[in-house]
Amino acid sequence: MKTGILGGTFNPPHLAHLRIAEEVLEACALDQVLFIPAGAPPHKATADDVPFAHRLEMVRLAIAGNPAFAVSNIEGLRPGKSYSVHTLDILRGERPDDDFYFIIGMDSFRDLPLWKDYRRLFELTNLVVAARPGVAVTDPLTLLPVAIRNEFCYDVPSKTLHHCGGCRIIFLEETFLDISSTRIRRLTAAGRSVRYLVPEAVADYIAIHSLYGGPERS
Ligand SMILES: Nc1ncnc2c1ncn2[C@@H]1O[C@H](COP(=O)(O)OP(=O)(O)OP(=O)(O)O)[C@@H](O)[C@H]1O
Ligand SMILES: O=C(O)c1ccc[n+]([C@@H]2O[C@H](COP(=O)([O-])O)[C@@H](O)[C@H]2O)c1
Repeated sequence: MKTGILGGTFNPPHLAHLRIAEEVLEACALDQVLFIPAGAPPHKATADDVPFAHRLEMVRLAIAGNPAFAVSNIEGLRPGKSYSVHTLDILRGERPDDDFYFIIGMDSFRDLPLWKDYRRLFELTNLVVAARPGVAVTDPLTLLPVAIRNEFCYDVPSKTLHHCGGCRIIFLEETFLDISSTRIRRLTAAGRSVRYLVPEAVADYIAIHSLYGGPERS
């Protein structure tokens, strides 16, 4: 089974998350994309505003109706920061025969060298890096620390970095959607509409629970 993994704070999930998952599913011929909300995001402070249970439920609502999408609460069950390397270790144990494709945006990829045990990620999974508006990259090799560049070869036609250990880092440039959770939180706080930026059920959930400083719903 070829399994995509889209981890995120999902505070809240939005249409770019869904579109990236759909494009990677198609481009890499995956069987499934597993959305994994971070229990305690390692590098984001804002998520404390909105507890894990709300973010998990919003992801559930966002992916409802797509049989190729599933959500996992694996990071909500674990105390401490939600390091991806730990999550992947657990998933590897549960699904020994799966090929993993860990999906991240270009902004996350740029920070990868700051992630816990990031070099182990290349032993545990392939990576798929989705282009993101405002985050330009010409040569992906230059985003890797100098010390590990010689472990990779870049194949320009397929936009893929091949690691000597076998994993691939695939760069996907399809639909650039300038949508972020930050923007949705800001719009909501200002009493503005977030329709057509998030699935309708997520917009309703935000309103019903008065998340992000939005107005109380009467
Ligand atoms: N518009 C987008 N284009 C490409 N990748 C994205 C986009 N939005 C989110 N991602 C990627 O999806 C993953 C999860 O994102 P996350 O839940 O943190 O949303 P976000 O919009 O980046 O949040 P925030 O605005 O709060 O920082 C990250 O790897 C991020 O890079
Ligand atoms: O493992 C780490 O050190 C690490 C550091 C930063 C982010 N991540 C993961 O990257 C994914 C996107 O994170 P974020 O903060 O952009 O929502 C999510 O699954 C995080 O758990 C992981």
